[in-house]
Amino acid sequence: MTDVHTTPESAAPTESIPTPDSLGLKEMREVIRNIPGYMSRLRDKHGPVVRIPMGKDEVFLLSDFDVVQDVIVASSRRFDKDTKKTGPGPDDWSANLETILGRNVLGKGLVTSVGTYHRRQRRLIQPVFHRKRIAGYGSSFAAIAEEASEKFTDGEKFNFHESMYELALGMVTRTLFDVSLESEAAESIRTAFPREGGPLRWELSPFGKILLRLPLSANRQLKRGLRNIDDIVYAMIEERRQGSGDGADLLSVLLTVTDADTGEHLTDLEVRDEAVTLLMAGHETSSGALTWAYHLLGSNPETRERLHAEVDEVLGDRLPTVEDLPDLKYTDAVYSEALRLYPPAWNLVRRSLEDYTANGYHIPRNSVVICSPYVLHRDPTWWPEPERFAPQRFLPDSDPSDPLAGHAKEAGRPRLAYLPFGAGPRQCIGNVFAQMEGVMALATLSRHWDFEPVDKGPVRVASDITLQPRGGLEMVAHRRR
Ligand code: HEM
Repeated sequence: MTDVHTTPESAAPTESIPTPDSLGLKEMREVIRNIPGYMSRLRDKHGPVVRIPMGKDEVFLLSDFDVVQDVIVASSRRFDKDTKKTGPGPDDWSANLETILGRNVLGKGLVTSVGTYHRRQRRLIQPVFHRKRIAGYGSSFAAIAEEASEKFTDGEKFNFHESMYELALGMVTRTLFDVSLESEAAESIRTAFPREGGPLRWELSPFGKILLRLPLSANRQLKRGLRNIDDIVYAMIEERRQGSGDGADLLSVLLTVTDADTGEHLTDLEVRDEAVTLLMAGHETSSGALTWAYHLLGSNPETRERLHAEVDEVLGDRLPTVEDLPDLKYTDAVYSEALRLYPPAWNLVRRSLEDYTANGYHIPRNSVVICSPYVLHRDPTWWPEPERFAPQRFLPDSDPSDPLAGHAKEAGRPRLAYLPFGAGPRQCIGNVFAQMEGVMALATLSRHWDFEPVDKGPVRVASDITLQPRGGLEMVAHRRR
């Protein structure tokens, strides 16, 4: 029974929280191969609150849905994203995360700002992501997926993850800046950030601070890349301010945002930070989601056939439009189920600003708490056969004889049993964008192509910031029609 309301006085001491034994060599190897899987096993073995020894920080994995709901939504003001405790505090107007992402890349954009500043920016920017506006980008989503589709060669082995990275980057550069993948802007983004490893990841490692100070080529690449991105974004802001463009891209819309209380617009620096944030938040997650979706489809031929049948029936010989989305129910379910099994933003990490009680245990102030969509999405209480890829979970009217059919939509489930986009005040602002582009990309690519995984074994997982297949994912493209 969840006990989120226990007063701190009556809570069991932190020392009594189940804690895993220190890792042997075998477990260490397992952890390195798949950290999310290890965390899931910690929940299975130790229950909904696990204390994870991690350097000098107190770190807790919280996996009770009501507690998660409380941390992420109801009591979100008692928690903060500034897990390194480096920022000036949650109510400091100028607060942002003192990480390399916060300091050097995203600035005070939505992902890395905190406290009152974040709340104001979120309030101003939320309307930019209105469903109607995002629906206006539907034809771009389909056209870009079609461009990607034209690049595959029948029978050819290729790095599928790389293709999805390009596709997702294309979607976000087109909608944000109205430029193509061949543009200087896209090239700068492509080359600014070393993909696996590199400065943005080092920070998460114990030697990160040292590595970041060394005169390494990856550090120089990041510095140069950021300078290029800044030049390009500021030039585009200036162009928009001069009135060029049709005003439909997200950058133009950001420039029109007005604070109803003060009449103020966002400054160039604020627009820069939000634009770079959307660029970054919007392509790595989506490319991971599509890659995992096709990885799962690759070993589930029946699901693939059903997806192809729906796409053929709904679309025939044309590209999808936003109006097709209500009919692409199975495609939508495939994407949703891929996001369940491999949620790209696999950890929601917070710092407790005050003492807290979770399931009757005392969590001290300044602890790091992790609510992991990856772990929660595999809770067998709410996800029967959790490891099975079964899109029908999201289809209430599919097959009455199938116990998995529609269960994800049944009444009475915890609200956060499914949270690939997070929840509460920090919920993904791009959730509608992401679901729409994902379903349209799946439908468009699957019109012509079937993808066969080269390696049928388990995929190694890279899980530092987002969940990605480590080293990419090789597939062979087979033309369907
Ligand atoms: C499948 C794709 C995506 C997934 C799974 C995803 C997931 C998430 C999650 C879980 C969060 C909350 C993190 C937290 O609470 O700590 C988040 C935040 C955010 N996402 Fe996404 N995202 C996706 C795509 C996008 C896209 C396409 C955009 C923009 C175009 C975007 C922009 C953002 C921004 C700006 C935030 C920060 C919101 C805030 O704190 O106010 N995301 N995303």
